[in-house]
Amino acid sequence: MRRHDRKGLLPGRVIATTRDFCTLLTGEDEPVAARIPGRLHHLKRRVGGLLPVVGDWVVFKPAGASRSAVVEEVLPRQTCLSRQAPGRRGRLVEQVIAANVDTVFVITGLDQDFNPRRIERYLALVTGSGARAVVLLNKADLCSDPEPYRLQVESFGCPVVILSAEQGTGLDALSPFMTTGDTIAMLGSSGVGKSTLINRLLGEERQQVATVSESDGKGRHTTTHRELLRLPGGVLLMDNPGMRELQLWKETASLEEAFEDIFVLARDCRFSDCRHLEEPDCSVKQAVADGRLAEERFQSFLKLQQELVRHGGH
Ligand SMILES: Nc1nc2c(ncn2[C@@H]2O[C@H](COP(=O)(O)OP(=O)(O)OP(=O)(O)O)[C@@H](O)[C@H]2O)c(=O)[nH]1
Ligand SMILES: [Zn+2]
Repeated sequence: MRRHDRKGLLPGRVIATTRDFCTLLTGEDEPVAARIPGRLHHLKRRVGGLLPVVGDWVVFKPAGASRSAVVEEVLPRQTCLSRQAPGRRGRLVEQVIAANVDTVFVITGLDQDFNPRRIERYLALVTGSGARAVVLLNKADLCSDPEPYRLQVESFGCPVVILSAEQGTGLDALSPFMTTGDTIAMLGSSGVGKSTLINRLLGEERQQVATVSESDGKGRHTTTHRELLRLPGGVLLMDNPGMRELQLWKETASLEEAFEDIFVLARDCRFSDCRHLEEPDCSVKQAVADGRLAEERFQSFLKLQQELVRHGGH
């Protein structure tokens, strides 16, 4: 931060954004509203520069007597969750929806919502972003024997926590994944219990978090929905509408991580570029035939592989 110190700049963390303003957490008690200058929009268009998204660290010039604070620069991202969104001429473009998330809770319900294929897709997305994934099996109160579900998800190679957000049971098992200073986010389809869990985690503070009123430095006040919430214990929780619409973005590495077992088997295929379709001596298909690899898992791998090809991955 030395270089920035000299110019009188300060660091801040983005907790909400609009097109022209972002709300920053700084060392101070009150969040700061900082303007996103046209220069950054220009750099984004011309050379793919960074525009602030929730979770970004930025340096900004503090407000002066007659002007608001201004974002100077977005700092490089440690992790980056993105989705595909329709861009100009119907092309899909990458849209970053959250930066610097350390851990993503992939939530699913132990009721009719349970869908291992969907969990795999979420896991592929999270590992591709650079964040760590933990699967939360919620609504344990509705399931007489959650253990088989746990085993199935653990076989995907990620930690699993069984809990009931509504009843408040099993939440202690989350603490190893919520270290002070961490930023966590939640992914999961509608109705799995994300809001219920967020309220649980917020505990007493939940009343205060809905909206905040902030000054933009010119005496105007804007009400922003804060998308990065401070939990008791110094953990930041991202509650971002975009998170709810995430789709898989091309990310070959993530496929490899999400289906490590298949990539290990594929080393014994006769062809190094085997797609495990019609090729002879395919050890992946052999494993399916022998029952060493679940047919369903193989199918979901193929489906994901196809999507990546369609979206321009390799
Ligand atoms: N039985 C049971 N119900 C739960 C549990 N957690 C949440 N629910 C219920 O599931 C429903 C959906 O919960 P929400 O927290 O609103 O789910 P959400 O994931 O935030 O849903 P969206 O806002 O649509 O994305 C509510 O009726 C909750 O009361 C749980 O642990 N057990
Ligand atoms: Zn093969």
